[in-house]
Amino acid sequence: MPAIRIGTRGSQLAQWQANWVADQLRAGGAEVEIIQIATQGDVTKGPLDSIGGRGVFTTEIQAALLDNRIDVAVHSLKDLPTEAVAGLRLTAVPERAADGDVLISPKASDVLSLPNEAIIGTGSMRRKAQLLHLRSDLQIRDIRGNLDTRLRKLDDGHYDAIILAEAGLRRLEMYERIRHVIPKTQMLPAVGQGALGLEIRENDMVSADVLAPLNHAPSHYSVLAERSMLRNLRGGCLAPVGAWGRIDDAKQLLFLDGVVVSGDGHHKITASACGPPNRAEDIGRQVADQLAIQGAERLIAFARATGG
Ligand SMILES: NCc1[nH]cc(CCC(=O)O)c1CC(=O)O
Repeated sequence: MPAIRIGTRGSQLAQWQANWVADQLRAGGAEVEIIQIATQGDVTKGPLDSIGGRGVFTTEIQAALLDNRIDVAVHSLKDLPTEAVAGLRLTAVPERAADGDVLISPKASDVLSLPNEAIIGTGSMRRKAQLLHLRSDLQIRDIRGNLDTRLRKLDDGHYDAIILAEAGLRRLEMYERIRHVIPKTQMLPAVGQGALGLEIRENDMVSADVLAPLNHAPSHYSVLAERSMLRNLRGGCLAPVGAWGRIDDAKQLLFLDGVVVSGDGHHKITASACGPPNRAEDIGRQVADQLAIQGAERLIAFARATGG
């Protein structure tokens, strides 16, 4: 059997993720090769919104998959647009370990005890809006770059705190930097946050079989619900939208919470639904419908038009 070619971005986190998948497959006896692919999101500077947003980290990798230059794309699901791409299939989602956001700050141990008018580094509209909803005094400033760069900018004193995904810090063994895991009552994560998505060509049964053991059904159903919610809201990954899907093992039910916040934090709407895990897409649509009734689309359109 020829080696399975895994395609990944070149960032430290992306490479860790690709290596993790490769190790799992090799442990199962497969031969694996890793191929690095530069994406628009890696080469362009400036806020993500200004370079087109949607799919900046994933489009080139999906093109490589369609061109048969790679067999498996390892994505951070948070960066993967929710619209289906003809010819491709999200075939497996490994177990999601950490799905939340964390506060990293030398000044405070949680959001509410940050100093008045503290300067917070984040480029995410979702994080910005939820922070401002909690604390309208906070001064949100853009920050870009990989994890190392962001942590260095914090250490250099450019910010009083930054917000990052817990998953990335854990993978790169930088968890000693985590000051506080922000509770879900204060901040809902991005759709797909903390989960990997393994994408293949739709008709590639060989890769589908090889990847099947890496799938974790509860994580897969949870992210399907989150992605269905976002797709039905037509939000896109840059909208001020948060979601949290998870499975209650004892009840065998999938729970999904969703939130949409205006860019300035003034307006916040929430919705929830639950049901059997195999109805994940319906549950996502129900939450999207409830959010839409409360005016979600207006908040999203406004945030997009004004940048906040
Ligand atoms: N867009 C950046 C991005 N994409 C995935 C992660 C972290 C890991 C994950 O959520 O899977 C990050 C960094 C961050 O938000 O702190």
